[in-house]
Amino acid sequence: MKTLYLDAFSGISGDMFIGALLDLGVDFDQFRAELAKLNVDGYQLHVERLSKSSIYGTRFDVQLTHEKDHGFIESHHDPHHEHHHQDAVRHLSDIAALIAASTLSEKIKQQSLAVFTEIAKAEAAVHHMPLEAVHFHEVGALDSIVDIVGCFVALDLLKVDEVRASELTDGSGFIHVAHGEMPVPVPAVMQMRIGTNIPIKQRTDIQTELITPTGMGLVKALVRQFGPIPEAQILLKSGYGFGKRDTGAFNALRVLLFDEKKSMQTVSSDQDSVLLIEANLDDEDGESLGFAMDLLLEAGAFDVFFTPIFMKKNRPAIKLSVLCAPAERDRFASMLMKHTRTIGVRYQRMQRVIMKRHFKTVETRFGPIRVKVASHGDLVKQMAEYDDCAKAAREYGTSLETVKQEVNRLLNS
Ligand SMILES: O=C([S-])c1cc(C(=O)S)c[n+]([C@@H]2O[C@H](COP(=O)(O)O)[C@@H](O)[C@H]2O)c1
Ligand code: NI
Repeated sequence: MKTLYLDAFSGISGDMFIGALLDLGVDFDQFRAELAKLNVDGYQLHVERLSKSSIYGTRFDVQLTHEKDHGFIESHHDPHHEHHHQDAVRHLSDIAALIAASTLSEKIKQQSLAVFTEIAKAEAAVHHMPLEAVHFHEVGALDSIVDIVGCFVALDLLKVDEVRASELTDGSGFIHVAHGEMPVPVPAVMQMRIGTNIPIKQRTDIQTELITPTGMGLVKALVRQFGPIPEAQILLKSGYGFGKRDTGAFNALRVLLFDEKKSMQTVSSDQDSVLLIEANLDDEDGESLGFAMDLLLEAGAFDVFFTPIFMKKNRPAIKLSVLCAPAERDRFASMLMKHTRTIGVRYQRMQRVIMKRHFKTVETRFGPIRVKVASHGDLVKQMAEYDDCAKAAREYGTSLETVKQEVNRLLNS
């Protein structure tokens, strides 16, 4: 289960988000090829790796064939504003049609449209106009379409399961857009915050915008949990996506990619509790059971197992048992109901006595192999990690047992 953490100490925009994801290692050619499924032209992607404060990161930019006009969405209802030229405009319905007509995956289509709808609703509320009347300048809209769809494409390529974030930092003061001055956080961002618990901290020493409406729309669609950097998960990579504004400070979005592989976590307590969620299934086919087990394990269940049982009406059946963290009850209960035919689940919290554990790496003639070290009082057990041993056995064309024996020999020497 992969978790992406957004460390938004300098706010967030669409460009910063994509830059950071590319910096994490999303393949740019694959990214470009996926985006091409949108079937729109008039833009070029620009990506550059550079350093700020001696920290390397990525700047991503959508360069439009026609110069971007101004602002994001404009209202024809604004009596003080004149259009300088007859730009074609795109309403939310046009953007929905464009996304629907693309060959992007259904998931990416839905996610992207949700963000556009969120932003359009905020603009409609701020500028006091019906949602259908909100319209996007054709060129400005293209920038946003690429940013929004691009974020979901990159997240999909990274196989991210869950997005978490720090509190978001914004600047203060005012910015100038076509309509005049706008207070920071800008009105669309403030509007999107209504009814949510999205935390926004303001830096009074930065007199400009750090959170754009696109950035806020993406956060609102993606992030379900705000808080500090995850402590217990394994950090795989970090990336930096630079912002365009000169804020006088380090203007980047930092993203951290974590793997919540429970078996690889350091455990420093000898007691914990787990939740056992179960369902008796008497009308499930084998393929669905296998598929559900795969999904539950991928989603971070500690274990998933089947027990053959006999139920009422002489029906042979299967009991599906899931062990997970107590806080994950709703997520796994929903998954059981979604991926099996059960119409309810039962659960119980269980206390466990467990050995404290940490990992160390042993350098062997088959390469580095991680070893789990478990202890309880005077008792110490050391176990070579199966995944590492299996990988080494394949690479060196030897048996699993030979690799394990080599690790044990080194541990005991
Ligand atoms: O032009 C309009 S109406 C406009 C409205 C708002 C509101 O908050 S309302 C904000 N902006 C600013 O335009 C740029 C573009 O935003 P993206 O999300 O497309 O990057 C940004 O500075 C907004 O704050 C314009
Ligand atoms: Ni606006």
